[in-house]
Amino acid sequence: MPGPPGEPGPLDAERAHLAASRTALRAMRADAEALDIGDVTANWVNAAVLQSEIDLRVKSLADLAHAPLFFGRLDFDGFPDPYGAPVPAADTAPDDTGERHTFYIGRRHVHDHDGDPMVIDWRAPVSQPFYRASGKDPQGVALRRRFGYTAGELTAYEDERLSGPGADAASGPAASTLLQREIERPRVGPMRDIVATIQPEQDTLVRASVDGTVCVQGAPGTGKTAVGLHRVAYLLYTHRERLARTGTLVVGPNRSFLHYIEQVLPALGELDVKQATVDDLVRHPQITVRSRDSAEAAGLKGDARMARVLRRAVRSGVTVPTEPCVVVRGSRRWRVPAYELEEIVRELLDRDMRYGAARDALPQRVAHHVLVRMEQAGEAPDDRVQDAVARNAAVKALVKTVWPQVDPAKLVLRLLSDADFLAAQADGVLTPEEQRAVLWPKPARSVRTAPWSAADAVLVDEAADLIARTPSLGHVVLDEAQDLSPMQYRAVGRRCSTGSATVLGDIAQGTTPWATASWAEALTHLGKPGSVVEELTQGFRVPRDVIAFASRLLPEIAPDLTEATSVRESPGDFAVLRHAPDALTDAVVEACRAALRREGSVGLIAADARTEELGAALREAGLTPLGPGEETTADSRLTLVPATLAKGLEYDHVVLDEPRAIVDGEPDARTGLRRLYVALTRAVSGLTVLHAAPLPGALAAPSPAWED
Ligand SMILES: Nc1ncnc2c1ncn2[C@@H]1O[C@H](COP(=O)(O)OP(=O)(O)OP(=O)(O)O)[C@@H](O)[C@H]1O
Repeated sequence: MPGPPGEPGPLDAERAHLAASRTALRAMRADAEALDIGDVTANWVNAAVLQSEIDLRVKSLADLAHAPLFFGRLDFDGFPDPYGAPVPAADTAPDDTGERHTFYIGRRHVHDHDGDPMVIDWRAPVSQPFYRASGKDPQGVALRRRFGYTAGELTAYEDERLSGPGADAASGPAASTLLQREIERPRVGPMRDIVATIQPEQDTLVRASVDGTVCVQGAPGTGKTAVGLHRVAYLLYTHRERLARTGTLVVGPNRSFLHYIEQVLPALGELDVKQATVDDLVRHPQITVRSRDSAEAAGLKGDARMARVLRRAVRSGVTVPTEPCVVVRGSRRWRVPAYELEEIVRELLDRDMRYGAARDALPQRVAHHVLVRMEQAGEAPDDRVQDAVARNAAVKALVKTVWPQVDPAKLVLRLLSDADFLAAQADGVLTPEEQRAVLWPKPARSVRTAPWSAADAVLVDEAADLIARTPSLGHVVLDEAQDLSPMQYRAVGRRCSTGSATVLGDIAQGTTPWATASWAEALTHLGKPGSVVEELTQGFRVPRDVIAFASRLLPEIAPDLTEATSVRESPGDFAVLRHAPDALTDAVVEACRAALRREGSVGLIAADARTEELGAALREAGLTPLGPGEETTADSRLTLVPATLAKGLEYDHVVLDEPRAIVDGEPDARTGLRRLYVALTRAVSGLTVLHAAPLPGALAAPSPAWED
């Protein structure tokens, strides 16, 4: 690709543009730092707000040494106008002539001192053809150039001619060595962005409209998490003001996973996105989760029918008034008869209002009736009188008995402690056996000491929302969504009730007994019925032989799903080794040692029950492992991962200990096989399976990698 030695070639011109862009970025940062807000605002609150925005801007203008300023270039024939949106005057590259317009595509926008763009943000409309244009549909692009970097230096480029004479017919992952190199790059450290190599079908999802909810079903390693995170960055760029006001949130399965992905958005310049697990979302100040439910109880508590039980329970204290309400004002008494009060209460019960809002409306309704009487008596009361009547002691007393205040935690405590109360609320919804399974073994005395479980906390969250509406964010990305119970979907759904969501998951990786069987159903629980479901099938992580081995489990765990393909060119190392039971642990330690002799991260995945023994053996052998989610470094590359925490993570080399124990660690065989499927699909370039017990399910059939 580079020209003859000695002569300045295209690579030199590109390096010169890189150097000039760096200088321009430094100047932009210096300008931001030099901003003097002293003259603009005298008010210290405004000044503080403005200053923090400037600080953020300065931070976001940092030149990240490890992230090249641009990774691609587009040469358009003529002037690009993909959306009919105004495009800034193009800087024609020095080696271009005629009508060509050149744009460099990078992580952020950089302009020169005249305001002309040096680098275009990858999220800008004009960058879209970088991801989507093809020989079939060039979208005005004559040439697409991808840049390769080695240790921060621009060292290579790769061209695709998309139109005009000499246009290349081939494009796509197989045609790009730079993409292949990126996919093969060792995975030490936290998750990286994929902004330079987003594929067309991924880009469609990343840039889907903010107004609709999108659900993505995808086999392991197809880039769902990557797509979700890039989508957030894209939406924040495109709808900055709206989303800054309403907020965005990424929901992931556990802390280690969140820790693993937390660097991606900052690397894309987005520092202000909340990340949480579902348990974090429903955390209640008075509740400490300290118990685990049986699978049966957790399944029932997560069932959508519980929402009906709770709705009834919240309203169960409402009574129909039997006495009139008498309001004394001055020398006069105003009487609202019981039948009118009853009408008011029934009307409020029929309306689809939050319990708390209805409680607030009740005194005003009663006051209105009093005012009508006052008018009939010739008085001319105004709004202030109505407010005063609403605050009158008699009206307050009425509200207190007729529409009592409800505390969500106390209500759920009663529901789970008091069999008669539960029976009354769950009548016709839960069978008597189901009610027994839901009840705590012993009634709880107080909210503080009750044996709350994670599923109970979701019930309290639902009850709280029945009383007062949960504020909605602008956009929520829900990753590993397949594991949520219907009640958990509802909890996430109310946090995007007026916004939209990106739902990412894989039915085959559902490892909770209540894991979703259908996205259509899940989306209904989320409050986004009928949203589009897209499928990603190109795998970027798992080598071909490994995904083929893992996919043998699909007929048992998710018969409707198709096997993923692998875009990775290298076949990967794959071995299945059988050992005597008493030799297994030593063999696993040796396999870890062998894997560490290679480049990249190593994950030892084992049944949770085996991790203690394996951890001790590793330490004894001088191979002290990290915990899942802890950042791997060049010096510390081995992680011991309990199978229940492996989801979403990846390692260059995976050593998988005793598959049978992983399956047996789960309450039922299907969940066990799914857990194993997750564990088998964490490997980027090599998988070594070691076992003493027979391999479970369809894995037992002989395979070329099999060794006895
Ligand atoms: N277009 C791409 N270019 C380069 N790498 C990619 C691309 N898409 C995905 N990857 C890489 O593939 C790996 C798997 O991606 P990711 O974790 O997003 O997949 P996933 O579908 O969420 O997997 P899982 O279902 O196992 O959680 C990551 O290392 C990611 O960076």
